[in-house]
Amino acid sequence: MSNPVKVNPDLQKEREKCTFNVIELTNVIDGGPQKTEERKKREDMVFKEGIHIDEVPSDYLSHKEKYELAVKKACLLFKMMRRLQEEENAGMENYMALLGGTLGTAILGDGSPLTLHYVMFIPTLMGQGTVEQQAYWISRAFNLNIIGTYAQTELGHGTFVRGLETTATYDVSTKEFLLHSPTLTAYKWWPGGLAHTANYCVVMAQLYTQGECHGIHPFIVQLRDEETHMPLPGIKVGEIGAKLGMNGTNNGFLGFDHVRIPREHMLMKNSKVLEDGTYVKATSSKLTYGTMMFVRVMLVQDMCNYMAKAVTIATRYSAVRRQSQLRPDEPEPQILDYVTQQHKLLIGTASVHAFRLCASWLWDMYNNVTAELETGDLERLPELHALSCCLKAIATSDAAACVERCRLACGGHGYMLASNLPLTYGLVTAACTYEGENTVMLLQTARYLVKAWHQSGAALPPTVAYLALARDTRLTHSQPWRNEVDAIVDGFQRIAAGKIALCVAQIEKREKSGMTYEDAWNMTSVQLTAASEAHCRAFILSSFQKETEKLVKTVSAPLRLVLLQLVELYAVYWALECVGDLLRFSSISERDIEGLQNWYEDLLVKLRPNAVGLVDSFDIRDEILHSALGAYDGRAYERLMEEAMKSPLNAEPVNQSFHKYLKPFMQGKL
Ligand SMILES: CCCCCCCCCCCCCCCCCC(=O)SCCNC(=O)CCNC(=O)[C@H](O)C(C)(C)COP(=O)(O)OP(=O)(O)OC[C@H]1O[C@@H](n2cnc3c(N)ncnc32)[C@H](O)[C@@H]1OP(=O)(O)O
Ligand SMILES: Cc1cc2nc3c(=O)[nH]c(=O)nc-3n(C[C@H](O)[C@H](O)[C@H](O)COP(=O)(O)OP(=O)(O)OC[C@H]3O[C@@H](n4cnc5c(N)ncnc54)[C@H](O)[C@@H]3O)c2cc1C
Repeated sequence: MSNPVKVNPDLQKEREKCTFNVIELTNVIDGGPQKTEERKKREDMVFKEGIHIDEVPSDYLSHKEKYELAVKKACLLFKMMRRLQEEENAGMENYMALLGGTLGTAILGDGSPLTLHYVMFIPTLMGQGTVEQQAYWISRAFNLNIIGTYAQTELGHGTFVRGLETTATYDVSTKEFLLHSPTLTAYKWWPGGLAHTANYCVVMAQLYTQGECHGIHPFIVQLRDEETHMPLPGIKVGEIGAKLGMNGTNNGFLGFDHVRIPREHMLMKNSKVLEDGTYVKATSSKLTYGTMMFVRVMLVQDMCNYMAKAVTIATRYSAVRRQSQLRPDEPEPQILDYVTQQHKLLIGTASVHAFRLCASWLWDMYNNVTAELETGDLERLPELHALSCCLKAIATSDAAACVERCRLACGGHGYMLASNLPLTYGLVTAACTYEGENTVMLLQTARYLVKAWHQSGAALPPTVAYLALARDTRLTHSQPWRNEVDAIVDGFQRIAAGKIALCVAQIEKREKSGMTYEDAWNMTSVQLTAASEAHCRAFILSSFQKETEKLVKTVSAPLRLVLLQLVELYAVYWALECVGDLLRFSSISERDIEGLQNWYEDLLVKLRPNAVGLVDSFDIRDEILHSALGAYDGRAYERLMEEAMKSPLNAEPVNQSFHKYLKPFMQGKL
């Protein structure tokens, strides 16, 4: 942890109050002291290079300048990553650390034009290419001899992948595919890095061979000349324009006018087109969607990083900021002493721990299922798809809500770009849409839950096994409620099961009244998304509890106490948020709810002294936080003034517009 010269005295006192060893918790979060050391070493190395230092704050740059700076930074960062790869043979973890929410965004600011190359282009080559294709393309891609992206979404279709219009038609006479965009809506639209950065890309297109369409398949297409970077003939490529956030990512559009590529440029690990045009089917058409699943899994972890950052900024600032009066004749309190402020912030801290453990669980499941897929075993693919969809949706929407709550918790100063909360929000809220729009993701999970509901108990996969018990309606209200975490987890499973049961009944009723299944599904879809969210919340609660119970066996007594308090806080917070559902589906009573509320308020009191220690343990250095409000030393006011002085408007006492417009206007001469 950095050791600044002078720390704000309020913040210093907070640190003295902390009841557990902050470094111990940092080690737990990193996965052990050695991992902490490795992370710090990596950070030292990155920051020593000074890539993060901007001559002019990037907020004051033009759109074009922002892109150019983003390219420069990405090249320097990935050059370092390449060096790491060579020197230490560092694997996936380094990529994740360098591209993920904390270290990556500290350097790359508002997104990077090379992210898609690493996050989707290379993983698609790995997941969809044959061994020969991997041997040819991956080393070129790893070395950045070529830069790629993943072009799936079109102007007309993002969600409905089967509706994409770009065609890849096999010409048996030349053994080539013809890539074509038949309409304006067939133009690829959104891919990161596509506009002016990538010279290759994976294009998802409708495959036609022997006069038949076989659906969406991946193709590698060269977009630009490797020397001049000029777009190749038949390729129309450019940038889609300014966005709410992620303005460094160089999102682009792309149209094809009968562009020819060799047959070997179709990625053929799963499906194939033989030389004579014969189509060979994959074991499952859904394997084509593998890269999306990979990124959804990664996003859950990534969201923890953003939440940790936001809650660190807002908590430290809340310790430094004094406002209003709590008790007469006493000085203005730290705003962290307001219970409403604790309510806004501590749930953010608890959420980081909850999602971190779920993300790690999901990552393990992803790796196991992927290994099974390699052997042709597809059994657990639907369960993984269902879980990754709902966790992607809930992690991104909770993270966006958390960052926004943290921004609001910082009052006016949270609205300043210098707080780094607006930019963080822009990055996080994008994730609610990309990689599967959240409502659509929840409906994918709902589809799986409805099917699971109809299955017999014995056959239910682990993450939906609770349905078997809860399906027995006689049990629904029979258990007396207890104000314990176990009971809350059970309550959430009952909510999920109850909501799924109602959806199934509604769909059946609507079908009986003459609706098609599809219309009945659509009419019930608001309830279906709610059932899906409840299932996801039950999963998060139950794995947070189980994984923490395992974890606390290995830590000191003071830390154990705090970690268990965080689990309780998380569970009670969500119980109170969903109190109506608990009343409807569990045996909770009005009196129990009063008990829950008291329990919650007690927890806020217990956790209050550790609020700063808990965010310190995320160990996010100042260069990464990049926030005038959240720095380790708590010099929020001084930093706000320092940042204000960087505004180009402050470079001169009188702006030229005064002489040009204001003065003539004021004198009635304009
Ligand atoms: C290398 C280091 C990395 C470091 C990482 C650092 C951290 C990360 C940083 C991230 C930065 C990211 C930058 C931005 C990236 C954005 C990229 C994009 O958006 S790209 C664009 C992203 N675009 C999107 O995400 C588009 C969203 N849309 C879709 O994914 C799909 O079209 C759909 C799922 C909505 C429907 O598909 P459709 O074909 O109409 O399907 P039906 O509904 O008819 O269901 C049919 C059956 O298929 C099943 N099934 C479906 N999917 C899967 C699956 N994946 N699997 C298995 N199964 C699946 C389904 O359950 C059903 O089963 P059953 O019931 O019949 O048994
Ligand atoms: C910052 C950013 C980066 C991106 N990067 C890439 C990239 O690198 N590569 C790439 O290929 N794509 C990329 N995308 C595109 C992204 O994947 C899509 O925007 C996303 O999948 C949503 O699709 P859509 O835009 O078509 O939304 P739509 O599907 O048009 O969604 C609009 C509304 O319709 C609703 N809706 C749609 N279908 C259904 C349904 N079946 N049931 C109920 N409601 C429905 C949605 O819930 C939503 O409310 C990016 C997007 C963003 C914002």
